[in-house]
Amino acid sequence: MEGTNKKKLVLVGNGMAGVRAIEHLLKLAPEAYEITIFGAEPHPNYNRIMLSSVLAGGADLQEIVINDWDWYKDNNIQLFAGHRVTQIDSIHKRVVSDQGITVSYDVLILAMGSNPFMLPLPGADKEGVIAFRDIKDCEIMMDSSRKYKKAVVIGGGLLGLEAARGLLHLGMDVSVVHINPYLMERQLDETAAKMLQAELEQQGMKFLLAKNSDSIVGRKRVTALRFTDGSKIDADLVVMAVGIRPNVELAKSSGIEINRGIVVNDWLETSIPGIYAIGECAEHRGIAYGLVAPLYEQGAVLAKKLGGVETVGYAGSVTSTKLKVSGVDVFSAGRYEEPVGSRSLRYQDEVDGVYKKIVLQNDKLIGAVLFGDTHDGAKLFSMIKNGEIVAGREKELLLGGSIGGGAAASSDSRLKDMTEDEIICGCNGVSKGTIADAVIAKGCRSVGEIKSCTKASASCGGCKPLVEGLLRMYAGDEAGEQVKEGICGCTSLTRDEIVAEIKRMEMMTIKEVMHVLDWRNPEGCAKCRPSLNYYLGMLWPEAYADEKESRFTNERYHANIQKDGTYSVVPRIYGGVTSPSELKKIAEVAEKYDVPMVKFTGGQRLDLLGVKKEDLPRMWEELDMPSGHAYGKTLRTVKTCVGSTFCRFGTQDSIAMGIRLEKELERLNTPAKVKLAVSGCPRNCAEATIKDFGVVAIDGGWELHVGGNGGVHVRATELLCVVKTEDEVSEWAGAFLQYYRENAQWNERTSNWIERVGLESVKRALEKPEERAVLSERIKKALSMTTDPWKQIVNEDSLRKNFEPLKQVQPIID
Ligand SMILES: Cc1cc2nc3c(=O)[nH]c(=O)nc-3n(C[C@H](O)[C@H](O)[C@H](O)COP(=O)(O)OP(=O)(O)OC[C@H]3O[C@@H](n4cnc5c(N)ncnc54)[C@H](O)[C@@H]3O)c2cc1C
Ligand SMILES: NC(=O)c1ccc[n+]([C@@H]2O[C@H](COP(=O)([O-])OP(=O)(O)OC[C@H]3O[C@@H](n4cnc5c(N)ncnc54)[C@H](O)[C@@H]3O)[C@@H](O)[C@H]2O)c1
Ligand code: SF4
Ligand code: FES
Repeated sequence: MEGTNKKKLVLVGNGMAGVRAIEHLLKLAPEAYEITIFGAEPHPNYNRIMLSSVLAGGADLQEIVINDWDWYKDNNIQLFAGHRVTQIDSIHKRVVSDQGITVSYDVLILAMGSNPFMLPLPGADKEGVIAFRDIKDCEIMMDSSRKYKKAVVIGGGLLGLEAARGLLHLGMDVSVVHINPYLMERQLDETAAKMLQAELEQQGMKFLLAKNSDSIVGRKRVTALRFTDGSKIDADLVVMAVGIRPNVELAKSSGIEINRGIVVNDWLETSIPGIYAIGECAEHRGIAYGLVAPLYEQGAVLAKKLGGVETVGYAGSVTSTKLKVSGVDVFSAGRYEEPVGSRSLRYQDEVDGVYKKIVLQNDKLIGAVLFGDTHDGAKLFSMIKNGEIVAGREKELLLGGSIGGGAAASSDSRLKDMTEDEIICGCNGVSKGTIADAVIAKGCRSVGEIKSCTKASASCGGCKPLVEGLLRMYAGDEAGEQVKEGICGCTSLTRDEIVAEIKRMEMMTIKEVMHVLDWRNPEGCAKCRPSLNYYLGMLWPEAYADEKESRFTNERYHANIQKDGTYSVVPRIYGGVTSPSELKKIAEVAEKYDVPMVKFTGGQRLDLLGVKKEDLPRMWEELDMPSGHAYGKTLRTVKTCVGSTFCRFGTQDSIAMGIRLEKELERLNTPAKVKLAVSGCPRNCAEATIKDFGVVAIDGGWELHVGGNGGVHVRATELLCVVKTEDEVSEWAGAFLQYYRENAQWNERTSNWIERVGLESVKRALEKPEERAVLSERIKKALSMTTDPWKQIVNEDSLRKNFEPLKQVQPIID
């Protein structure tokens, strides 16, 4: 390299932002600079984001290297790995490393990242107290998990929760200590945070909220963490994840202007000419970013500036985050916290664990929080970034692209309008052009193939919908079949393939299915665990033991959890018909347990709202009524009208028919909730034509309607058939529901299922009496195995224990 006219460029910091800028520069001006890189870590440049995946068993250390040793050689870059730069002499334009190496520069880039903030607690220097920032920390955690049991993570932000998930995977008993009353308050509102906490608790994580750490207990090594309220928790390992601080010491000691970070202008120039700063150590317009997407944007601008390519300056970034914890979908972007002058819209489905909030100001989308269904995250984020006017489309944005297809179409047209170098995958810095190349030139035909080829969607997965959109755009019809994905990120198998394999190999447990079918994540996630639990129970009603841990909170506690953490009790009232003595009993129990509200439900039942978890078993015992199953994926209610006994228009006894159906079908496990109704004449007062199975009396018989839905996506039923007798109604109802049980995907309502498979296919399957008889036999067998869950809990001490309040913090003994 000696003797060339190249300018000398030195990069301090061999991390994500700095090396990314160099990669760009090499493309724009490959011959312009003689490049030297100093990196304090003894590794080539690696993807720090993926450390969470390494810890959680989703990747190994080799896989996360972005540029291996050869890349530096191939690009004539002199790398000093394991060298920390300790001095910048800006007068003579040279830097000095801690190992005595001096290198002069014409252009200097500072990209030293951040330091994890370590709480200055007494005892914080003990063995076993670490941060989570680099490969070394990751290795210490993996090593500790082999020797020790109890891990405590301080900080319930993104990093803390990802660390905690990884430690759980490593078999440790993990408690997260958070200073705030709810998790991830920098990204989520309280509702989303509570849902997140419930899901993580289900995975085995424990939480100590609103707790202030006081000191680290132990001799040489940590043995406990003590709090300011005097309590303490045992710990063999303490991981601090309480935020980061830009690494500014070197700049400060060299006379470069710093504030929180190294102050830079729109061209990433510091206060000293020829010295630039990018990444987490830089502060631009008052912001020091802590996510890679903005740092990559900075890198692109700096590379153009240094490569002599005309560019507008860096104007700052809107950021979005996605928690990388398998089985939990959480997304947050922009101003989620509703600033003054904004308004927000929310949607919550407690049964399916979905929560969505969008924040609007001046007809523009400025923030979003998604929990449980983050599919629209990338689309909403792009609208926030582009400042699009969204007036009139609020409902569509909140409820998702499926409504009317408008959002999906506009998202596809947005993809078309993007330039080739726009970043699609922020985590891995993959541009639209790179994905186009993977599909067109390299022949990738599925998101999985694009992931292997480009790394797009390999980290947080937030860009997956955009990658799918581009695949559709570039591969057209050819992508159709291949775009088809597995039931969740843990497998590439579809529902039908999984069910067929379970049958063929007679698999009997969730673990076995995951193992035999090569699940990517051996513990599964919140999507596949309950699906497998359902499919196994549906296929082997007699042999399969329901796995309670694979059900959602509501189904585990047999009551609906409410916004404030209390529960609701809905006893079964067949056909909505009750009696004075039953009403008295309900009133007495409601009074005795101070139930704050008693309400009639839309399905004609009585709902006792605001019940404490620990009171549930005693209330069920005293009510001595069956569970109304108002919480599960099962038969909810059979709504009835007055019918021919009292109503002058009635042609049939709708009440008797409704009660019969409810008694025959109660407790049935179904792919999604199922609602029935019976009306005594075509006036249809029981609204049977928006139910999953609706029965409407006509002169001399009954019309049977299917596939209705009165919820978010209202859908009227379609007529299945007309029958004459009550026995026939019962037979068709059983056969229809069993066919639905055996063919729908888990969590698919009858309305969506019928729309997917078509009414004609259902009619064909049920038209022959012998086929209906076989289905009826199977549903009877499934029903014969069910028991009333409330009675079971009331009678079994071991089950009752689950309702006692949790005791997590040990009181101080010394
Ligand atoms: C576990 C984990 C998970 C994360 N997940 C996500 C995620 O999902 N999404 C996301 O957007 N962001 C995530 N982040 C944040 C992201 O990794 C950082 O924003 C990003 O790495 C910052 O890049 P950087 O180049 O500024 O700093 P770094 O990648 O930290 O690189 C700085 C490098 O400079 C070196 N250095 C420091 N001082 C000197 C010196 N004086 N001389 C020589 N070398 C020096 C450091 O050792 C380091 O290697 C995560 C971070 C962690 C720790
Ligand atoms: N998925 C992702 O995007 C991802 C994952 C990991 C890390 N990161 C990034 O890495 C950086 C570091 O993450 P982080 O989670 O440490 O930072 P953070 O600042 O986002 O969160 C720190 C959390 O610790 C809590 N905290 C502060 N003091 C505490 C105390 N004394 N006791 C208990 N809790 C306390 C805070 O309330 C806050 O919620 C951030 O920039 C983050 O964005 C991103
Ligand atoms: S549906 Fe007909 S029978 Fe039933 S209450 Fe209404 S009018 Fe009477
Ligand atoms: S944006 Fe995180 S993986 Fe693509």
